[in-house]
Amino acid sequence: MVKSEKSVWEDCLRFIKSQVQEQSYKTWFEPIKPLGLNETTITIQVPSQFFYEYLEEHYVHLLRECVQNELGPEGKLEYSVIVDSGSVQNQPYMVTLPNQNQNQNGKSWGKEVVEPEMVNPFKMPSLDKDSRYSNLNPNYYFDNYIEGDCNRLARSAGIAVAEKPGITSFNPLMIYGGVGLGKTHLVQAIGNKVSEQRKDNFVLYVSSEKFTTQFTDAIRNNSIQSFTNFYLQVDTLIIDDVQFFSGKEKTQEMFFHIFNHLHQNGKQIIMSSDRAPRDLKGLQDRLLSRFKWGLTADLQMPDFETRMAIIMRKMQSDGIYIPDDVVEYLAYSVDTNVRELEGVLISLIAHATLNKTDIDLELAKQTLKNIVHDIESEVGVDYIQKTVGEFFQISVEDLKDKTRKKEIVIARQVSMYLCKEYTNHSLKSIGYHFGGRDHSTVIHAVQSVSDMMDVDSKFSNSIDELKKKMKMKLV
Ligand SMILES: Nc1ncnc2c1ncn2[C@@H]1O[C@H](COP(=O)(O)OP(=O)(O)OP(=O)(O)O)[C@@H](O)[C@H]1O
Repeated sequence: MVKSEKSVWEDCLRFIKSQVQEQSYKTWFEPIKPLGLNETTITIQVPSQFFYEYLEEHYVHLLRECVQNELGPEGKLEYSVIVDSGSVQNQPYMVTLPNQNQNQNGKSWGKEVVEPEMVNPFKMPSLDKDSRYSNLNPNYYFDNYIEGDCNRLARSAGIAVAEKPGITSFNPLMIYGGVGLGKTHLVQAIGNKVSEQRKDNFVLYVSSEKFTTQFTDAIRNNSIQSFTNFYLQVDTLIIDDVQFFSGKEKTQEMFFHIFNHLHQNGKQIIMSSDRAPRDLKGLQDRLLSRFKWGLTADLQMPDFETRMAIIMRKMQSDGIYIPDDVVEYLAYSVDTNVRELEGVLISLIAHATLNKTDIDLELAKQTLKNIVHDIESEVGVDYIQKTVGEFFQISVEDLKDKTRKKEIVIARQVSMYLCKEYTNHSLKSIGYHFGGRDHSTVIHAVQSVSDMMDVDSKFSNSIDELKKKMKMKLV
């Protein structure tokens, strides 16, 4: 007798229930709905992207086991993710769970389930349109790439390039910036927009690491010709993390060749790097000079308002509500990079979901305490305020208060100065920890302390003593 998706899923649930704790079962498996069954593939609906990612991260083996118990060794699972209506992705999001470990590229849109990993670019027997794959992640697009001063130039150049690939003077377009600041997101958003608007434009996203491996494999397999042919067909080439080419002479030569050919033929090249071209060591000058032909734009850490907007956008797309004071607290506290900000958010939601509690300021503080390095073991704002308070015999409350008494103002300025020296907090975040003062007050405090140290040796000795305490805490 042919089983329905409902009965297959019920059997899966029975197995899952015997393997996981009751609470996890209720949280992560009860909300799932079976949608359809097609020979060896069962489709289930999950409430959000976050939910899907959580299942994939924590229960992929269990899911595979139960699906294969039910549907045989070929058994597969497809997710349909409910996407928020605010995004451009208004169709169900289908993801295939392959039979081996989950790979990021197994994701695709709508019913057309593509498994890019199955296309081996060096064997490339046929290079017709059907064998083209882009490696683009559909989750990266412009609408969910929040604009701020930190990325305005790069973002607008990206949009211009995406609208007219190969035609603007931004060719190549080189995006650089520190870890987790959104380089991959931006370059992939460009690729997705080009693909969306020009179906016949062959867009290819590849990391420099993957390009290098493909190239060395091609040498080993005697298939350089197909490797080159493949790349020469690309219309929009996106190469991520070009700093990885550093010191790899042969790979650079190959890339130089491909770059020239594509550029001469009016094809678009987009690159990203973790540093500015002038700081890229171990790259041939001729390659570096080409990187500078078009436009180079940097990404900075988003400011407070942009971080707030990023958090809110992320919450909106996960269908999760977080109170304003928590959003504000997170945006103030995590000012290292966007990936870290997202990591804190995910932990926070996971804590709340698993413990079945609401997300509030207290939970956010607890979660952050476990993650953000600046607390307790290292010098953090709390430690500085406590140490300076004891030194000047002033309470921490006074340091945060509005009091304009001279000795308190000085102690407050010293604390701000030390926060600037010893923590990763931005000026805005430092001001926030001192009763919500703005960044110009912090700049003024830092300047006043430096000036006073120049003219008052007693004051300067006090600061040195405080600095010693900070250093002792750091070792
Ligand atoms: N302006 C932004 N708006 C929304 N999300 C962002 C923004 N900037 C970064 N992100 C998110 O932050 C995360 C890290 O970004 P991404 O992976 O693109 O960084 P990266 O600079 O390529 O990092 P790495 O140097 O490690 O390769 C991603 O999930 C991305 O979507």
